[in-house]
Amino acid sequence: MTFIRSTFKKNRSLWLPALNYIRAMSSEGPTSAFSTLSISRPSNAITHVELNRPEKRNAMNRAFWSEMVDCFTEIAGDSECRVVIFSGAGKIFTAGIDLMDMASDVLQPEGDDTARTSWNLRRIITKYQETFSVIEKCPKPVVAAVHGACVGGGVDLITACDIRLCTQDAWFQIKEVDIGLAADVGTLQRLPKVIGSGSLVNELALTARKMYSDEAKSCGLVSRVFPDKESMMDGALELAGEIAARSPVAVQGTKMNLIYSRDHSVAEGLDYMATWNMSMLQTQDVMKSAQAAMEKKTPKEVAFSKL
Ligand SMILES: CCC/C=C/C=C/C(=O)SCCNC(=O)CCNC(=O)[C@H](O)C(C)(C)COP(=O)(O)OP(=O)(O)OC[C@H]1O[C@@H](n2cnc3c(N)ncnc32)[C@H](O)[C@@H]1OP(=O)(O)O
Repeated sequence: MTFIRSTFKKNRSLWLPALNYIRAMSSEGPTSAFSTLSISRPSNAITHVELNRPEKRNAMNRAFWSEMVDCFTEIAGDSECRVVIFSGAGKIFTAGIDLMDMASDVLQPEGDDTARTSWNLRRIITKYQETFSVIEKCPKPVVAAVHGACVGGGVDLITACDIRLCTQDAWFQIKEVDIGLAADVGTLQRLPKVIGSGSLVNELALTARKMYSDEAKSCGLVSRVFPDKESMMDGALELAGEIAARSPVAVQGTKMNLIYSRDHSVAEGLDYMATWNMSMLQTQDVMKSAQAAMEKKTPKEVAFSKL
């Protein structure tokens, strides 16, 4: 068994396309073959992605940075999935980048001279950025459910999610300045768009001060705070169920257009929306939803085709 596992790990790039194909064919949805992520389908059309290195506080090691890309690429193409819940196993959500594992990759980049070393480092940084950008590029909404600590890379991760929930004991820390880094995989770009106060973003990023759940709620980083993890996961599942019950054409179009509008002018956003809907409005989902509304049915009573 150990031999099979190590052979699989070594030849991962050869096996992965076949594995993804098998997963895509499965009506059960993705099955976990990742070492840092656990994937399940707790309910119809809902995929649960769980950070799964609890003994290391879900620290983000090198496997994690690439597994996330494989995982969300798969989810994006999985027509059985309409919404994703993202949480952490064990005591906390995540301790951020794996400090034991980052040294060789980020701190000692290879290269024959400064130009080549810099170029390699740039390539590594953009690869790391993609780890969280895939969440945003995935058309299915992603609900982050945070308990305990959410440190460094954890904040990068959740700012790329569409909805954030947390427990009363949750805290958030843009820890990068404390380890000599300017956070470079999304927090500095996305957090100012998530919370209204530029002053607060600057304060948190420049001082690495911990922000606790009450402040996270009042500044808009999270939309709901739950007493404990169990009630949060129930709440996340219920919320995901509401999203999954609605037309996937409408839901995915809403996500993509919200993100586009965040990064463009109102005029550009409206133009993009018109182009989007000139095809998407032709969906059968509009007629089905309108008819259901006339008949006073809830979206849960309407059967929408897979997307
Ligand atoms: C191009 C790169 C872009 C990315 C940049 C990202 C940057 C960042 O993420 S900066 C933030 C880095 N993280 C930290 O500084 C957090 C360090 N950890 C902690 O402060 C504590 O562990 C924490 C408060 C999160 C939890 O404390 P707790 O008492 O519950 O656990 P510990 O006993 O400290 O740890 C348990 C085992 O987990 C290992 N571990 C924890 N954090 C990390 C980490 N970040 N990297 C690697 N390993 C970690 C810890 O060593 C313990 O392991 P063991 O001794 O084997 O039991």
